[in-house]
Amino acid sequence: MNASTVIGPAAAGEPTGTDVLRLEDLHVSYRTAGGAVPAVRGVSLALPAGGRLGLAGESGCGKSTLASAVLRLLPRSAEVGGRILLEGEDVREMGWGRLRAVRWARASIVFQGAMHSLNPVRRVGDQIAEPILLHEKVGRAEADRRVARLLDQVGLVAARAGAYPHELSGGQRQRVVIAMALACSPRLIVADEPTTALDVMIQAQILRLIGELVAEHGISLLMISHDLAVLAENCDRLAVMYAGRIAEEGPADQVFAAARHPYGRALAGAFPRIGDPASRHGPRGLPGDPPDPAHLPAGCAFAPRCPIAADACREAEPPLIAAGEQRLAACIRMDAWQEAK
Ligand SMILES: Nc1ncnc2c1ncn2[C@@H]1O[C@H](COP(=O)(O)OP(=O)(O)OP(=O)(O)O)[C@@H](O)[C@H]1O
Repeated sequence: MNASTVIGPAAAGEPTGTDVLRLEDLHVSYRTAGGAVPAVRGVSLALPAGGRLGLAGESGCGKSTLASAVLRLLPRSAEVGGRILLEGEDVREMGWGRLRAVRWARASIVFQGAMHSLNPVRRVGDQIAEPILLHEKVGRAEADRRVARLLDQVGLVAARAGAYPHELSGGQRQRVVIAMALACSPRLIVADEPTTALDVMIQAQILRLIGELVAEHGISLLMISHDLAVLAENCDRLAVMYAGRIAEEGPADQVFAAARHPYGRALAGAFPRIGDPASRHGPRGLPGDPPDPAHLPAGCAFAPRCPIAADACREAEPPLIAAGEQRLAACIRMDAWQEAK
């Protein structure tokens, strides 16, 4: 087995029958006038029933592309390879009718910036009711009762059903979007930077709300953020993505406290200071930006920013290999890391 093809519990040989989401060697490449942009390059992840998986990485690492691929929301210019299994069924092989039935009812997605997900000229209650009326054989009165219950679950009073999106605060709008995501009791919620547009206090409330609701309803969660600390608080496993690949994966507390990959360390804010502090930006102590996927460096894509890179790192891309109990990392220098600390 190629070490880059299967990670997560699947790599440890655990049964896969319970996985709500399973990505197998997912590739996504955008066709552009300037050539192919390989945004996701061979990602495999397994999310068991009730599991909460956090996916971290800086802007441009491919997180949103991966999230959109799960529900086939990518633009036409995207070419997809590999398998995307939702409760064992390959999303890529579904016809449009099947896909419509699956969206909301079995998997729903919460994007950043609720304004993009809500129709500005429709009352929010009607918008929450829509997936219920579409997917379930219930009448308007029952749908309205469900809307009131959902609003209550996300901390809004039932009377808010009559409001238009612009009459609500940013946090309230995001609560409405979460109510929509929950409306048909899906097995999976994908939350892509769900709180980016909100202020810090509200962010914490919304993330806690998502965490509580998925736990209460036994929903699996794929939560995406550039902030490893936020994910560590709300997820049980973490995957760190860099330049379209998984750099590291493992139990959330362990990855956050002691990442095995230097990029994971940097995202956790525990990177040693390197380079000129004045030129630092992005994760603490980490200069520069992720590479342009259309022009990846030879070898490990992280090598140009890595303080422990050796010549061998610039020769071949490191495979994702075992890095402790239930942990994987794609770094041939992970043992040297302890010395470099
Ligand atoms: N429609 C597109 N056409 C061409 N390239 C794209 C397209 N969408 C995304 N990309 C490129 O694919 C790469 C991954 O982008 P993606 O948005 O998935 O990353 P991300 O980690 O989610 O970042 P962000 O948090 O900024 O959304 C980036 O280099 C981006 O420029």
